[in-house]
Amino acid sequence: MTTLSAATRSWFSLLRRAHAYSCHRFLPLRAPHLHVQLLPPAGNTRSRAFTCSVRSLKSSDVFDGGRWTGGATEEDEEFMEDSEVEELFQQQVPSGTTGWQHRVFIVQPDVKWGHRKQHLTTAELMLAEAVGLVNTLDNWTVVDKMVLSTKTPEKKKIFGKGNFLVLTEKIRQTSGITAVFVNVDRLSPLSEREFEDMWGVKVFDRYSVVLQIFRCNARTKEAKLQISLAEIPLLRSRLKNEFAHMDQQGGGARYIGGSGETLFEVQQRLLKERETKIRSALEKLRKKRLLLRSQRKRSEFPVVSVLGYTNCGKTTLIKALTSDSVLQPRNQLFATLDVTVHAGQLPSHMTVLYVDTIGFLSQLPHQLIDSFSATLEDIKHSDLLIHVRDISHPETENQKVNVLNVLKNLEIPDSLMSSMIEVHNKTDLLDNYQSPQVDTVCLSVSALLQRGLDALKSAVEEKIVQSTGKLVLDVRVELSSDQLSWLYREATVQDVKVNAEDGSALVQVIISTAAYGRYRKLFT
Ligand SMILES: Nc1nc2c(ncn2[C@@H]2O[C@H](COP(=O)(O)OP(=O)(O)OP(=O)(O)O)[C@@H](O)[C@H]2O)c(=O)[nH]1
Ligand SMILES: [Mg+2]
Repeated sequence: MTTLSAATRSWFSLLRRAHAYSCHRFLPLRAPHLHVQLLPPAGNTRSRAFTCSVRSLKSSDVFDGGRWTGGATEEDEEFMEDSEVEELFQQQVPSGTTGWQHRVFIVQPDVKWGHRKQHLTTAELMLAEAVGLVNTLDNWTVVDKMVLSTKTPEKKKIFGKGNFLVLTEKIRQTSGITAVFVNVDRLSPLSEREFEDMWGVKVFDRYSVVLQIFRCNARTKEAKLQISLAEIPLLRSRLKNEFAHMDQQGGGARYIGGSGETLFEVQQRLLKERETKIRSALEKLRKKRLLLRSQRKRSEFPVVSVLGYTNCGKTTLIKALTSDSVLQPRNQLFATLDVTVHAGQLPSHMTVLYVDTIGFLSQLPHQLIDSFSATLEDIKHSDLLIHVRDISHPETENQKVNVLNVLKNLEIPDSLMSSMIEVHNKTDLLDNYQSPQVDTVCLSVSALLQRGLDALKSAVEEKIVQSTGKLVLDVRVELSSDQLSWLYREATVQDVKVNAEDGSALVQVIISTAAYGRYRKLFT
């Protein structure tokens, strides 16, 4: 049994008062995380003794007909203390300066030809994104930037000898630099050390910059643990680097006081233990997610995952669709790191749960995506996907390809992929925006100006009805029987038209095929 929070208690007291005036319909509440339904008692629809069913959409808690269940699960009790998570989350990879301040020089490698050349983007656009990433971090500023051609961005020697000298000269001549950001997925430990030795400042790659951003935005235990896990490969590289350096000076391979382990081996073992601890905590969270998912399924609320490239407007769109004031869209890359669920209503009053997800980024190293796989796993189990695109962005096509590639790697079921709705957002920023052809599953909106939302809600409803196999039916019920209360319990009642003369009602209902089968068995 869970203790109710003060806020939830006050909602219940409000509800109790609402009973006095209750109607047998969904109450339109201003607490979007609570799903409230007043169920008429069996047999007598005029009675005021309604049963109250409240489901908290934010957590695993389910309050049903006076009983509050769920909430404190075994996983909660066994799960790590906050202080333990904080300890694991403490910065392990040094950021190079105190107070996290950096004056950054950005180098963008440019592959001009060959199979490694990127065709959907340009070095300038990639550089612009790198500037965006740096500016996302408080106290980090871009001092200067440079595009430099290369044939082998993934090799240890990224730049040819001549270009490397030009770059080194430029970095040395620019005053006040505290870090260099080389915009490649991952630098090899060797290159990182070579660059740092040569330039005398901290060197970052895309992986380490994105991790810094994640660090700043992490709020929940899960996000913090996932980031700590994603940091392990960086710690391993650093360890290798340090010991390669010590070896050169003849000190790395010494055994420690009869333990039979060298210092390097001890450090490696500690890192392994750290990784195992984080993985097992994340596994517990994964199980908890499974539990949450099965509870969501049992509550029969369809789940709609909203995904897309970072900063495309996912959070803004969900806020517009649900009016959930908890949501805080920000003009920042990776503002959302934690999956949150928000209830919204479709035109027929059907409640759906919108899942806000972490944004995608091109060339994000696999290890980083893997660390967030538990979070992304939710996407697979949705009833519908909405792919939001910032259609005003110069790289919108490239972003779409990236998102679709990540989805491919996540092995999303074909049926979910084929029913996915593509939403073109930020259309207000384009003067000559042409809506896509009607035969494609594309809809245009401006989440910020709340344009195009009705059409989107209707499309969501249509797809949900298809994907969940639900039926929208008009059913005639006898008010003196249990039929209406049964429908309230087992399905979504959208509308009730009472015929006072013959004591019947025409009920519009959204109902699963299985539930309708049970209804017919019971009542016809
Ligand atoms: N002009 C305009 N701006 C928008 C629109 N939708 C979102 N934005 C802005 O785009 C920025 C990012 O919005 P978010 O909703 O936080 O984007 P997100 O996709 O959730 O971003 P991450 O969580 O960081 O991946 C914010 O400054 C929003 O105000 C739109 O329709 N028009
Ligand atoms: Mg967001």
